[in-house]
Amino acid sequence: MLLDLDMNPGPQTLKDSASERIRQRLLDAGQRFHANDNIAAYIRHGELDELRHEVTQQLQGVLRTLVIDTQNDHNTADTARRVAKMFVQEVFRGRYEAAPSVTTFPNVAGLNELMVVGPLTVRSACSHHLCPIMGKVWLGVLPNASSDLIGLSKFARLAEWVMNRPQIQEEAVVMLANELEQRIRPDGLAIVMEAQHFCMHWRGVKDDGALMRNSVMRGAFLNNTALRSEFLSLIEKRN
Ligand SMILES: Nc1nc2c(ncn2[C@@H]2O[C@H](COP(=O)(O)OP(=O)(O)OP(=O)(O)O)[C@@H](O)[C@H]2O)c(=O)[nH]1
Repeated sequence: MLLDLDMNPGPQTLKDSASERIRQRLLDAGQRFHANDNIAAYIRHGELDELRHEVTQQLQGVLRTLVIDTQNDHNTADTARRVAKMFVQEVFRGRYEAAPSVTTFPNVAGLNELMVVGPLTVRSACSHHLCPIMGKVWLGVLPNASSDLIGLSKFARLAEWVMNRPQIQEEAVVMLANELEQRIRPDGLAIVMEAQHFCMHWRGVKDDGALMRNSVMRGAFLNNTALRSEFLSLIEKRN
């Protein structure tokens, strides 16, 4: 479906739109679709392109409402299309794409020692102002003999998939922990995230120095203080 960028969508157009079809499928399935939920399973072939066109059209309306002359301003003539592409295919793609495939390997050596991965560079956006969140993530995994092991790069791929959604940092680390726990089934899992929130730097209180640091501790990291301290001291040394 091609949409006319200069027209606001009428009710008929909206009703038939890809976004409405996808929304209806989610509602029919009783599935939550918050900003940080992945909805890939409800999107059919070709609908992502339709969605991008729709978002372009709506952004064109926002620019018009901001009284920007996109017809004569060469700098903003193509902005709606660029921002729509950035949202759907880049910075929020973790909502629309299926999870990266993660090969798991049996823990044949029965590894049961602490493994630390990081810092992984992560980029997200806050769901309140859609401003960037730029940060680092450290992961601690305590496997047991029946855990699965995953390739090192898959920690970064899973983190990117989870972070590429609008959200708050507290929920982002929990979601990442769930994804890792499901695949590895370790005795313990720890995540620390430290990030800058541009909604605090660029606007609002304009506090350039503030960072947010939060963590998730699961399993052995909750009840074994020596393990938790070992993890925290290992990542502290790398700061
Ligand atoms: N807890 C939490 N808050 C966040 C995160 N990202 C952004 N925020 C905050 O979300 C809040 C949104 O609050 P509101 O008071 O509704 O928005 P606002 O009036 O624009 O807030 P100001 O930023 O103070 O101007 C702000 O305080 C942001 O700093 C996050 O990851 N976690």
